[in-house]
Amino acid sequence: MSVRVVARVRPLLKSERELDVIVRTGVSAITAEAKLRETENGDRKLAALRDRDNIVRIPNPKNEGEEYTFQFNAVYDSDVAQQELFDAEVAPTIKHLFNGFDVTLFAYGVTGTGKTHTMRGGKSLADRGVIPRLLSGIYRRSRKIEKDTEGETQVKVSLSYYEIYNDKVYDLFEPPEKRTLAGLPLRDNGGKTVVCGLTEKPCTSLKEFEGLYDQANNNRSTSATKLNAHSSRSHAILGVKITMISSDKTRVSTASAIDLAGSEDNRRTENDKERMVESASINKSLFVLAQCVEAITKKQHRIPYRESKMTRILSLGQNNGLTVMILNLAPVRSYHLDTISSLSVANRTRKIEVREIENDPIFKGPARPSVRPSLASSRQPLRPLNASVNVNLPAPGAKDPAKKEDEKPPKAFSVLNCQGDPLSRDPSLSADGPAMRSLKQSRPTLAPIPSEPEPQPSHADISAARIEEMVEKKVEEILAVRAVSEQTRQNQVQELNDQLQRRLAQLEQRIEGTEDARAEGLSYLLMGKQHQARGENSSALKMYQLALPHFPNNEKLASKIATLKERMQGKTQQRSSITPASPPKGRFGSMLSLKKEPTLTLGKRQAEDVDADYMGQAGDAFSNDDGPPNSKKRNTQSLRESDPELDALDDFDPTVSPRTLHLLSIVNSRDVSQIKLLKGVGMKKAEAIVDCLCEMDQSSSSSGDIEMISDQPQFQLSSLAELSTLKGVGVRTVENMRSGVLV
Ligand SMILES: Nc1ncnc2c1ncn2[C@@H]1O[C@H](COP(=O)(O)OP(=O)(O)OP(=O)(O)O)[C@@H](O)[C@H]1O
Repeated sequence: MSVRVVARVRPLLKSERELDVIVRTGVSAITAEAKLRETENGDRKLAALRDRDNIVRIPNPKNEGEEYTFQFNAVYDSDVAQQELFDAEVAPTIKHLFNGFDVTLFAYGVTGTGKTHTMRGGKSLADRGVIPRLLSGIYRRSRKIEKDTEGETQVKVSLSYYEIYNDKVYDLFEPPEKRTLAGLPLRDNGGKTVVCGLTEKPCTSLKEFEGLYDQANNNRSTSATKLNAHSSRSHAILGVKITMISSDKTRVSTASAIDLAGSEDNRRTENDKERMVESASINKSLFVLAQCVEAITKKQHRIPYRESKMTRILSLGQNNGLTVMILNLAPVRSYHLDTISSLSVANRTRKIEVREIENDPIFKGPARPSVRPSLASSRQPLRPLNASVNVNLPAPGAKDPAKKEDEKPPKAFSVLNCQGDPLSRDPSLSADGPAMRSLKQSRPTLAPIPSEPEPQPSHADISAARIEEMVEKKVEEILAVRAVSEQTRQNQVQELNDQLQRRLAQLEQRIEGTEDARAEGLSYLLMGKQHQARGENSSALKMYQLALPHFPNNEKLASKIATLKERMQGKTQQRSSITPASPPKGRFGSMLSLKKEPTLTLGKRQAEDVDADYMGQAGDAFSNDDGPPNSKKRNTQSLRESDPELDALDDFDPTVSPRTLHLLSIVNSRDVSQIKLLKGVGMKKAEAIVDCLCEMDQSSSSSGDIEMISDQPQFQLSSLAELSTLKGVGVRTVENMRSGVLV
């Protein structure tokens, strides 16, 4: 049976005009024809039934001349009273309820179209909605049953009432202050979605119901919106559980009456932030409902029930019993697009099949086999247990003498008692249906059953205490094995950890040792280089020799040492054969000799080329003119890469840029006021530089190989390398000075 969908058009509100009415109701041509026929045949009863409208007409919003027509099971125009709607749509479901079927009634529609009015209604008798009338009908029928059975059957009614607000479930029988942020959880129970922790209130009379219902409705989330002064901000679900207890059985069925929140077009609502959040949640759940409806009607594999709590609870198409959807419509143009959208969803919902299965009665005393044919036919096909053979079955032809003729053989199949399987309702799958017949034909025959089943050990003589003792023993054994293996595992882990720690320490030592040795070697190299730059060849040689053990296979270092040795030997020979020994040079004498001996520059350049090959290793050391050689704070490697001109610091490249020339001219001016303005140079450093230069002037005045400026002998720095060797000046300082020079 498909979902019954009826439409109800609400009357115009005070603020609405007759002029704007666009929704019309009517009777379809086929129905009108049938009515005519029945009237002619004198079948008045049937003809009266045809009186009811069943179509809704609405103009195409893009072309007013065109009309859309939607047909439903019934359509109720604005003049239809609450009583009439109830009598026609809800009252007939009550008897099904008492026959064990679940009933779901839900009102669907845009905000302000009359859902709450239809479900709950007003206070006056005439205005009472579907829900109080349903309860009234239930109590009336309960009393009738109790009276007819002379008290043998008792009917108990209990209520649950909850709302889904912002996709969270709240018990409406609980005051709002008792709510938790997360709301109540949902659980799947035998194919039905149930709300955990929900209050179930026994309710014995209509009066009691009214008290409970009114009180609970005060807890419901409602607010005034632009489209409805009392807009429901939640979906409200009232569950009416009916338990019929007779001498031999108990039957439970539930009527669910759902007042859905209405979809909202927020361009029209002008909702504030809080209302918008609610609205988004309402619209989302209704959108999911529309998606579910579409997926079901298109027979899609996946129905997105679980994407919203409302759809999960409503379980449209999955719930058994009877389902009635009341589509509420506003008649006016301002709802035009929303109305068409609602009509489309409702139209699709009509096509949803609902299984009309009553709930299983609970029998008192020993369990009885199911006798209802409807249930038997709703079972899923049997599935073999692990594709194995039924060892309990006798071999074909062989009869167990101990068993009676009519006794059913025990099942060796797992039976999925899933009433939700649509296949099971397919008549073609009935025992003698065509599908079953073909299945029987195509099904592979079961493997032959052993005629003599393996003898099973008899346990009849084992006492409960003995079994307990055996179980305890077994558990202890297992635990002991586990404890031992756990201990072994822990030992292994510990051993592994120790090994790893040892290995790590060794590695660290090795790395540290290598680093230290490398740093030491590099510092010797650096010192050698500095000595060489100052012309202190013997010191430079000594340093290079000290560096050699740290770079034992470096040919360039070896050749550098050899070159220096040669040079020194040559000098000694020169000194001893040509010139008398000159007085030892001051600290900066070497600088002058650099300028004086172009041949040496070549030799030096060769030596510096050797250094260039260390750069990969010694980059750090060479960068640390102002700090400890192995300090890793600085990285002149990058400086060198970023500024090739600074390479001249090492290479003593005579080619200098205008910037360098300018810098050198400032320093060579010995003007403290100018030098202190250089970047990274303060007053103290400027004075130190000038002092150093003056010292050099004095110590080298005797050599006669210095420029005469203003009749004063002055040593002139000609490269950044020379500048970097001055006391208190390093590569970094030079680079700083140079970067601040604007040319
Ligand atoms: N059949 C009807 N007869 C008289 N008045 C009606 C009818 N249907 C709706 N109304 C009135 O229309 C207004 C909106 O109805 P109602 O609050 O029931 O809408 P709703 O669809 O529940 O809205 P929401 O989704 O915002 O809660 C109310 O003032 C209600 O009294």
